[in-house]
Amino acid sequence: MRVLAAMSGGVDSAVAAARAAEAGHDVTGVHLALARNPQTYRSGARGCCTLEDARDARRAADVIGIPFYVWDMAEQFHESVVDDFVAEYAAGRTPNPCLRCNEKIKFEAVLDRAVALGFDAVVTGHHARLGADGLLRRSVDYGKDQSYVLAVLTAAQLSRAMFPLGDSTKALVRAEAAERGLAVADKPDSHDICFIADGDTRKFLADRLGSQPGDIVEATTGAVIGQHAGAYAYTVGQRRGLDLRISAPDRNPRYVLSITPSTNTVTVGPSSALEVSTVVGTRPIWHFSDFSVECSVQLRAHGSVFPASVSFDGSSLVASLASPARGVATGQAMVCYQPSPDGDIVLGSATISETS
Ligand SMILES: Nc1ncnc2c1ncn2[C@@H]1O[C@H](COP(=O)(O)OP(=O)(O)OP(=O)(O)O)[C@@H](O)[C@H]1O
Repeated sequence: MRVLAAMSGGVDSAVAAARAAEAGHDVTGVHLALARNPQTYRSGARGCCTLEDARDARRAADVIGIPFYVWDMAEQFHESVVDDFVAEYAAGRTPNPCLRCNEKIKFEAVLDRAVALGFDAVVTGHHARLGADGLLRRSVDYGKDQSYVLAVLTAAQLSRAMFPLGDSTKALVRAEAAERGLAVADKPDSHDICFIADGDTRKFLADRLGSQPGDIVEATTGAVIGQHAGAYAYTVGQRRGLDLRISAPDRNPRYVLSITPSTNTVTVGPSSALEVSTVVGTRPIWHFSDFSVECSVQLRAHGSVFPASVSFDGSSLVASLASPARGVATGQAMVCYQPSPDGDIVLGSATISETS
């Protein structure tokens, strides 16, 4: 097959490209330039999209012996991922930009261009598996599993994806990179959000949305117990960073229960008030023949899973949790997994729109 390997400059995608080439595929490497100004992205040690990362990707392609290109996707990335990220926070939700990037950039903009150029598939270094049935599964390395951020992909997108690392642990991938003479073998993993240079999400949002002072309100009494500089800076379940004027002896911890952009209010309350038993999601993807199933749901990246009864009605997914979950934020993905010995299977996903 002719395949396009998306090479970030990190160790995972370098080994993924090398494995695809070794498996006999005709591989071309592509690094995506995603920054309008690469200097503003995280520096080479931690990020994915700096000039050093492009250089690291090129060196890896040279060692593997495959052609290599840089594609400038900065405008699409900003429109589909960064602007969406800001708009979602402004609407009181908590987005996951990696998920959005997989959906709109890697497996839409990049895949579409690749197919137009005659490629059969896009290879990435994601830690996830694709079964012979075409369904997405968790990686063998549960701690590194990235099926959650890939669960938004449709069957058509998955049919043109290759994830060569899903059967390997991260430790094995690093050892293999060293054996293959890839200089990125010891390069640290990327963390956080690649387009927020200093990791300060609140400041990033404030620079774009400005100061919007408003009230922090106690859920039970309706009393104003604090002020904020922008409701967009908060997430359901958050405890830290709340500037509350509460007098002793009432020092019980308060958590963000909801964010209401129309009144610019942040509502807080005790942790028990964060418990939800029903989660509704829109923009569903559903890969299963049954529209009603007992499965496990994951409600945030790296979060716990909850046994649930999930039903799909064509336009939304509704999960009734067997035991309550806390701090479930709208805008995050609800991903449904069916336990399986060769990696839990992704049955479907949706964007969380309501909880109760
Ligand atoms: N700027 C980029 N250009 C090309 N491909 C990219 C880029 N950023 C990410 N990818 C692809 O998406 C995959 C997952 O990205 P993620 O940021 O989660 O990296 P990762 O798991 O740390 O992998 P790596 O070690 O390859 O950076 C990468 O393995 C790579 O295939």
